[in-house]
Amino acid sequence: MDEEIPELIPAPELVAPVAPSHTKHVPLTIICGFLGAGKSTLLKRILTERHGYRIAVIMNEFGDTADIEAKAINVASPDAEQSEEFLELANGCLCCSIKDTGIAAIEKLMQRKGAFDHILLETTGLADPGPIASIFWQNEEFATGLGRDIALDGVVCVVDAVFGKRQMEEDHSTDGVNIGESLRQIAGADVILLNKVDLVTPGDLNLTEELIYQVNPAAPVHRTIKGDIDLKHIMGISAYTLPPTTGTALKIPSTDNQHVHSEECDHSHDPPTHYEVRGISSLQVSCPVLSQTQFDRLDEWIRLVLWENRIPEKPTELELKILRCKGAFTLDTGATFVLQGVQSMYEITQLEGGEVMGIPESGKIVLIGKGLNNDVRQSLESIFQ
Ligand SMILES: Nc1nc2c(ncn2[C@@H]2O[C@H](COP(=O)(O)OP(=O)(O)OP(=O)(O)O)[C@@H](O)[C@H]2O)c(=O)[nH]1
Repeated sequence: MDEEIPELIPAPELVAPVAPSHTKHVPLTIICGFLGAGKSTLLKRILTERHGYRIAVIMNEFGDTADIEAKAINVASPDAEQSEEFLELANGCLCCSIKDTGIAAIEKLMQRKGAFDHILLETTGLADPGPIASIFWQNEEFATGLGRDIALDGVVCVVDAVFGKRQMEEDHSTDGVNIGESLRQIAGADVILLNKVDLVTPGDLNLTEELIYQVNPAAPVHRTIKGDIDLKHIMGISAYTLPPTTGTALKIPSTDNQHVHSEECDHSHDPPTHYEVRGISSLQVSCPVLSQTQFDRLDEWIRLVLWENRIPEKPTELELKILRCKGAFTLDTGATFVLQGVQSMYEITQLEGGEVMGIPESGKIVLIGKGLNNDVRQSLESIFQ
């Protein structure tokens, strides 16, 4: 029998700490961003860099939101097979485009091409990441390709440093109801890459960063050129399981156009707690250690706000729409909980003992969306009094 001796292949040097390998989950990161902001550039970099991970990159064939929402999520279309294109790369990554959307198609990809350490999913420049994120978040328990679940790791938004500010300013609702896509993308992001920083002045960069921060104070902003970013900032971030990292306390863009505050600053700055940019706003509320009754009221409050678009004090529906919520809070029993929400879906999960390190004793709730006015703040704060 013709038996070939297998060649020894040197083990790749691991340079990028990605998601912990002990988990059975294959983390999935959604990459969204404005048209031409640099999503493909970022992905091409990942596909050609020597990072030692098998990453499946699914590029740009995911249609717009309406298309995705209309699909039966767990049923691949019969002609999906013919419409797949693969490109296996030297660094072990796989680039593919699949015309079908949703979990079934990605599972099939995993079954046919082997399991991956991570999946990156590029959306089109006009996509709202919220519904896509909820699809993957919602289906986590059901997606079991190769006995490994797909777990939503986070949403990364690439913002164009040249046109981003103008786009955000223009992209406000024309009818007073809808929220522009660029703002939705920023609101729904867990990490933001402010890309093409080589093309603008530091002053302009600060202004754009400030606007981003006003829309989403909970997402760290990394400035990049051609998507050059350490993968640990965008992969393995567990944005849907860990408490919010909130750039808030650490990084507050200034209004003087010259200076970006950071943890290195030797002066103090109180984090602002409410912003409004063109109909979209964020609200941050500190919460003390909660009693069980307050916890129950908070849960009820979140349900009312997310599902009925109103607060307990107002019987009728308000112009209230939550795109993203996050939070961490502690009960007087010592148990710590994390709140994660995308659009109308949310979950409150208890953190295990080992994970509670670094969480402040009194927690914080961050809501991002539309109609988050002072009434909403007071309503939420009244639970904690
Ligand atoms: N100078 C400069 N050019 C960049 C940078 N990043 C990307 N580009 C260029 O910007 C153009 C658009 O980049 P893409 O990566 O195709 O953008 P995209 O977000 O994938 O575009 P769509 O898929 O059309 O939404 C390309 O010509 C890139 O080479 C950067 O940091 N600096």
